[in-house]
Amino acid sequence: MTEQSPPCLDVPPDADLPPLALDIDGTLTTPDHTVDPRVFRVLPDWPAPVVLATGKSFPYPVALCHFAGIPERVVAENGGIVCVDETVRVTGDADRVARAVAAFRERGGDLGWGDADTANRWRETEVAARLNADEDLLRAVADEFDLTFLDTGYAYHLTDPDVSKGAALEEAAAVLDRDPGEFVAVGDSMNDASTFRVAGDSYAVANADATAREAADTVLDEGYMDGTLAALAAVIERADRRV
Ligand SMILES: O=C(O)COP(=O)(O)O
Ligand SMILES: [Mg+2]
Repeated sequence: MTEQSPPCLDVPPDADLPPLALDIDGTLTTPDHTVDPRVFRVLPDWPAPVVLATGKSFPYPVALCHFAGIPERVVAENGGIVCVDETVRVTGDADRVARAVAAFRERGGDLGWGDADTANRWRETEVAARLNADEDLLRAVADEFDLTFLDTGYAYHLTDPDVSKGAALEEAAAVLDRDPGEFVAVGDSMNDASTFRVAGDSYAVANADATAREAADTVLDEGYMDGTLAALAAVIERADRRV
């Protein structure tokens, strides 16, 4: 059986390319939520730092870096955690989130992940609920406890309003001794809008929600990893034109 592999991207090894801030779900994945295998070819070749910025808990992006063979440079929990090389910073009012979750449960709410709850088990600063959880109740509790309600299209999150992927990217950039404006960001949902505002150039993939589309400098015609590769191809072409 010969199956055509989807077109990938050749990253010129000596090109002067910018650092990247890449969302994971909806951006490095396929429509059925799996990591697009082209991630494992393109990211290790990128000659500048790559920061994976996700709403998922800490171990997920670390594992992705590990298995892609790239340095551990991650923003997790929508900005609650930043881990770049040897520096780890945890922020956000986890107690307030815990009180909000207790109130949600007292009123009959269920986060929806089952007993093992691997979505929250290693989460330190915020909470995620499955999209079948009671959205109205979550929004009411978020209001009551002064938390931000996020709907990423993959989960609902209750997050400290002082926490964002964009603020976390600023910290990651400082550790990497880069200006945040040097970064090119790609993402797909409302939790990426703050990254888009901090990065110098930003792309929303075609499957992006309205908030991400509005915040991005460019909205791509291609979705998911096809969109990310189109953004990276544009970045490479721009660098080529400069030399
Ligand atoms: O955890 C989510 O809800 C979405 O994750 P993402 O930020 O990588 O898209
Ligand atoms: Mg996403």
